[in-house]
Amino acid sequence: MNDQHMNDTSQKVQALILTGFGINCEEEYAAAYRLAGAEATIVHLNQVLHGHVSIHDYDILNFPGGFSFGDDLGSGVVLANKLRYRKNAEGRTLLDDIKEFVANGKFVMGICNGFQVLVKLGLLPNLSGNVTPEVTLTHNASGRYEDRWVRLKVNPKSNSPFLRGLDTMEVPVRHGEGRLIISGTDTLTHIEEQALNCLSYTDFDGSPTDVYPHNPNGADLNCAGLTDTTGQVFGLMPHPEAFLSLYNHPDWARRKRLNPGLSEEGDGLRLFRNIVEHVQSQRQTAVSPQEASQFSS
Ligand SMILES: NC(=O)CC[C@H](N)C(=O)O
Repeated sequence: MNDQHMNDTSQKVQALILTGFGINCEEEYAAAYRLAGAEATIVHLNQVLHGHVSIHDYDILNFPGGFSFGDDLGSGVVLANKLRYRKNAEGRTLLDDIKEFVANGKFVMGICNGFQVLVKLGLLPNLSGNVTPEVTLTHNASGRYEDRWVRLKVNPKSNSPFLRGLDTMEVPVRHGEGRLIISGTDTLTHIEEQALNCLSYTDFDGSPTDVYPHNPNGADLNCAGLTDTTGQVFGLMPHPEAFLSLYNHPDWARRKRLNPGLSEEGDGLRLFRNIVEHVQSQRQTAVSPQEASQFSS
């Protein structure tokens, strides 16, 4: 696939979803993109590392949830190191490619274990631009694996197209190491100033909270998700791909009875629709090489 192909507005938005090594949420992730109108391709990470698949043929690169490398050395650490240090035949790492991918204006998303990978790699929050780890995700304050539904509030100041127009959502979490730790007041201040803490855990009234179990892990800033400064890289601990249909929600029957007109779409789907529509609109406004040459002549 070449650039001309990627600018073709009739071509579906292409989402690449990585799997392998203990990742286990790739099918739901693909379902989310397909429901949002994109084409989703699930590929084993080795296919990319060995050069059989190029991330540059896609619009959105996705790291799903799961237990990559059995969470050995800390969730996401081994996979992040593989991306940073494993070199291909040309001496390039996948991180080199991802940096180029982002510099080309494309999008990266990580859910749960995928978010942990992006944080351990330093792609989030990446305040310095040097892709070195600045914050971490570690064991939940409860000391337990947390498997429950949570409520989230979107930071209205976030610049990320993933979150545009969204305010609150309900989604499940299922993780052991979701507690975001931001050490250093400078880092914390910069994250808050630039609204990179794009999602907060809230109570039933929608107020951000550190109270368990509304906040399932004790994260600093009650933070459930981060973006980088461009808004193109986005990760979150909860699983929006697990709430694509109203019928995924444990309380759907009562809610539907009380409100028969209730949408049958799950809250999580809105996030995928957002990014797919954003890429489509970017293509529509992109100037084709032919148009550009007309302007310059
Ligand atoms: N669902 C997940 O992706 C879990 C992530 C990681 N294995 C943890 O337990 O924290």
